[in-house]
Amino acid sequence: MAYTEEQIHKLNQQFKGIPPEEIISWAIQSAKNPLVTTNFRPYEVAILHAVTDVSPHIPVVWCDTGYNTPNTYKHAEELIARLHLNVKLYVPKQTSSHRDAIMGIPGIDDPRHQLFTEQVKLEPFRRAMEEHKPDVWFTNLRQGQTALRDSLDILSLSRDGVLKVSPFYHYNDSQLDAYLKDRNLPNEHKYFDPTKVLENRECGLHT
Ligand SMILES: Nc1ncnc2c1ncn2[C@@H]1O[C@H](COP(=O)(O)OS(=O)(=O)O)[C@@H](OP(=O)(O)O)[C@H]1O
Repeated sequence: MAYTEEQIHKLNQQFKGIPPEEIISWAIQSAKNPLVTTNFRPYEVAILHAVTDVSPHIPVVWCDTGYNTPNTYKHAEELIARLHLNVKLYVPKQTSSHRDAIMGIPGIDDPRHQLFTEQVKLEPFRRAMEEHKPDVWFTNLRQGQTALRDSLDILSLSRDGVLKVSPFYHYNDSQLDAYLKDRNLPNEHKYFDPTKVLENRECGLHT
C-alpha cells in the first residue's frame, strides 16, 4: 500500500510510545515483500529480534564489507544461529585483498574514498534491493544519531517509495540496553565501518 507524506506524518504521531512489536505487526500485515537490513553493528540485535519474533522467515539482508571486526563476525554468527536468521549475504565484487593492494582504506579526504564506499557498500546494497524489491524495509535508525536521522521518524519513505520502518526510533541507548537485558540478548560494541571513520557521518544509503 502506498502512503502519502501526510498519512505518514499522522501515523508517526499515533505510533509514538507504541511498543516496537505492535508497529512491526502493523507493518507486516500490509507488506507483500518486507525485509530487514543489518550490518550487525551495536544494538542491531534489537531490530533483528523484534522483527523475527513477528515474522520468523523474513529475509535479513547483510552486506558484508569485508572489513568487519572479528567481534562483529562472531556476533553475527551468534545471532544468525540464535535467531534462526534467514540471511541474504551480499559481498563486494572485489576481494578485500585485491582492494588492499590497490587503494587500502582511503581516508575520507582522499578522492578514492567515494569509489571505496561504492565498492564495499553502495553497490552491494543496491544489488540487494534490486533483487529483493521490498515494499517495507525495517531498520534500526534512531533519533539523535545524525542530522539526517533526526529528520526522519518511525515511518519514512525512501527515495524509491519504500516504506522504511524504524520501530526503535525514539529509543536511546539506555532504553535499548534495558530492552536487551529483559530479553537476555547479546550486544557487541567493537564495530568498524570503513566508509564512515566518524560515527556521525552518512555514507549514502539513506541520502
Ligand atoms: N552493510 C550493510 N548491510 C546491510 N544493511 C546495511 C549495511 N549498512 C547499513 N545498512 C542498513 O542501512 C541503514 C543505514 O546505514 P548507514 O548508517 O550505514 O547508512 S547512511 O550512512 O545512513 O546512509 C542501517 O540502519 P541501522 O539498522 O540503523 O544500522 C542498516 O539497516
